[in-house]
Amino acid sequence: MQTSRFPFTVVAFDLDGTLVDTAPDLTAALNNALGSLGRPAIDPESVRHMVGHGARALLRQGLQATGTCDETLIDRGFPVFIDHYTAHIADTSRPYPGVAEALDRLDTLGVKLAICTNKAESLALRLVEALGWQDRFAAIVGGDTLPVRKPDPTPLFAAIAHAGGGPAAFVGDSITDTDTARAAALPCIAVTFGFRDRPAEELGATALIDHFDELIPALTKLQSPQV
Ligand SMILES: O=C(O)COP(=O)(O)O
Ligand SMILES: [Mg+2]
Repeated sequence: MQTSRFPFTVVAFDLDGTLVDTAPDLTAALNNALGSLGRPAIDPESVRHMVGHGARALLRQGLQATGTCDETLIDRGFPVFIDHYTAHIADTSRPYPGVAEALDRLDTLGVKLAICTNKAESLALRLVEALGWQDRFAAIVGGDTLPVRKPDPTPLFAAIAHAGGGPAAFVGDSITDTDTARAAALPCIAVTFGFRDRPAEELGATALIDHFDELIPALTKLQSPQV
């Protein structure tokens, strides 16, 4: 019976669009790279539909939205994107409302926290540090930490294992995250305010939340298979 006990020992989170609204800083870096290739800027709302598969995929979508796209163009734009984004990673990127309180509460419950993101590991670490979160997470797995990335379940399994293992749930914002959790046979809570390319109801999440205040009640209602 899981009446009063919290059902998870680890909760893993996606980063962009789930814990942190990174869209404006990602947009500035993307537009800087597009500008260097003679392309027009893209508005931040469009970029919100393009994030979730890593920086090269974001640049690919940006190029496709503004003209032709090939790997040579991506190769040229990629270092421009990374240099700008690295220098401005937390100019405006901030946690969503209620994130700090929810993470504090999970910590009080003895739950280990992990990040499983498709952002490059070095960028994820830099963002986490810029937000003063370096002590919050027991594990951070990026899109290049392992040979495979989300939606392959391996990075999620690794993040959970590095955080101590046990019953786990994943919290994300995009189809990449819900596909990852499904492949891992783990429950997935999707935030409705993040970055996605389809309605939240079509993500196939175990549960949806509109605010981080709803996270712990939603997790409490779930049951988890053993990892
Ligand atoms: O950088 C990306 O494209 C995605 O990052 P996320 O996995 O944290 O959403
Ligand atoms: Mg995301």
